[in-house]
Amino acid sequence: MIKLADVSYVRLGTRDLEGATHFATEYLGLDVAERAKGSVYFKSDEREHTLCYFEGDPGDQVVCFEVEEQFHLDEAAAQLESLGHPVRRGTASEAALRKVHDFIAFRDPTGNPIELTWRPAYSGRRYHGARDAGITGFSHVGLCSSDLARDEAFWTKVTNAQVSDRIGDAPLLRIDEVHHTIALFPSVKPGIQHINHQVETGDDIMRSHQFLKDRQVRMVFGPGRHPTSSAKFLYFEGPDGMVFEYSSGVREIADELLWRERQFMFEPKGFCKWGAKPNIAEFNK
Ligand SMILES: O=C/C=C/C(C(=O)O)=C(/O)C(=O)O
Ligand SMILES: [Fe+2]
Repeated sequence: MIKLADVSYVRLGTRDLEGATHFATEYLGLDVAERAKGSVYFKSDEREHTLCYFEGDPGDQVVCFEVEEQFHLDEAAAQLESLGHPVRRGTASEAALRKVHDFIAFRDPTGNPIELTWRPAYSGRRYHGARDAGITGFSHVGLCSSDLARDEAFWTKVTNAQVSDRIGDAPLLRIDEVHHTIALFPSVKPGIQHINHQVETGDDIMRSHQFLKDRQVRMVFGPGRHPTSSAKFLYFEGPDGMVFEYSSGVREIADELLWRERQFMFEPKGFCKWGAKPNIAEFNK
């Protein structure tokens, strides 16, 4: 079994690196960690980077998870290959570009590009945000799934992910005490469905709602409150149609033995207990 220790970073291709950088700093509230040739790295917490925009195809979207030991990469590669998922070992220069010691790359059954990394860089420089969005860190991703049952089986049988709750057949998966680090949503194509940053308080959600609305950022869901994780949330659209979420107050599952996954309806009340309606294709199937 592949033990995912944390979600590490996302890498997003874009044809407009300057525009994406402007969004990530001035609107989303991240810090520029580094500008390199053809890419910009962003910080949202104590890690060296948690988002990288690079010049390329906006369909090129990668999510990376950290493993604890280097031999976990070898074990994961062998297991994935045996299950029919071709695995590529990252080269030293690719690892340097990702600010990690070592990594492997493969695709999940939907075709989402996934990386597993060992020793991603942390930073001595404190994250403070280009604007005061109240961000406390990069926390989870929604992934597109062309077959929810198959992909739930992949993540829960091949990795340590466990179902915390389901909305319809869409599972919210935890890899530690945080309610979910991966969420799968129905889609006909692969890709990252949304990128979540935690913020400190519900006030941060409301402040950002006003701030982003004033700047004509497209709101796609919320402000609202998830019945699943009980987090207050706001979803809005960033460059290349990527959906970003702020949420605050995500549930922690401290005692696994006492937790039973719950079933929510795949309709607006399963997504928000305040009555907000999602304007997000994958939440409306
Ligand atoms: O509305 C669906 C999403 C639920 C949650 C949650 O419970 O916090 C998410 O953040 C998510 O699935 O990404
Ligand atoms: Fe989310």
